[in-house]
Amino acid sequence: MIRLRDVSFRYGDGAADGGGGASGGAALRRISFDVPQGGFRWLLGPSGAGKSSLLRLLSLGARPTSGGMDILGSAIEHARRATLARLRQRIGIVHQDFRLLPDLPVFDNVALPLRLQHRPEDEIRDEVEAILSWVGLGARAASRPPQLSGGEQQRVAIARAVIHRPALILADEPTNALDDAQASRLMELFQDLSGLGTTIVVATHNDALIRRYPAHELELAQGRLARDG
Ligand SMILES: Nc1ncnc2c1ncn2[C@@H]1O[C@H](COP(=O)(O)OP(=O)(O)OP(=O)(O)O)[C@@H](O)[C@H]1O
Repeated sequence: MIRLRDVSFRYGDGAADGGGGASGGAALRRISFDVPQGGFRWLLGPSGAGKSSLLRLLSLGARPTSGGMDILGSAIEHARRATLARLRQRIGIVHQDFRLLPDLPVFDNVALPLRLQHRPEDEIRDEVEAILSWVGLGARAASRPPQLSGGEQQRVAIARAVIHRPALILADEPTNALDDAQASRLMELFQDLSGLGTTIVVATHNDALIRRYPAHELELAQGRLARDG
């Protein structure tokens, strides 16, 4: 479950990490919306509208500058670091730029969320082999990310985001390096997971995909929520 009330965010303020110093305007302005558990939302808006910034807040990569935010039932403005760390383990993220660890084989990149949960290695091996085979990369487990194409890297990032069956999946342009068939398979996976109770927010510019898979839309314009429906 996600609940935002009057959330604003400005880079370079307080707890915001990765900020670009004291920048001008707020990246997000007084955003309020709810997503129920198992809800699916497209996150839309032109470049610079604030989609990645909103995903950064939802993924607990930064705290709002002001406003209230509940993620998976926890009030983030009051949460301790240990609570945030525990919540992060229940979130799967597909970053726009993949953020794979270049020196680790594909297998270990995908295994990471399970290792953080201290799952037994034989279980990890079975789970990683299954998900790599599902994304069509069963033969690339020993490769390192820089040896893969952009689309292959994106599929590794998707595998890593879903392998631990997170309660919340956040994906920033998860189909931009995929072909149409792969993008459709991903959407079918998201629909199945949403049906099983996973909350999912997907930022995209892929109009064809949105038309093919119509769903509730959150649209940002210049940092404000312009549409919720
Ligand atoms: N690390 C940063 N430091 C300072 N300002 C930033 C940073 N990242 C983004 N911004 C600013 O925040 C605003 C929103 O950017 P954001 O990346 O969230 O938009 P977006 O909708 O995801 O765009 P795109 O579709 O191009 O990815 C922009 O004005 C941008 O310049």
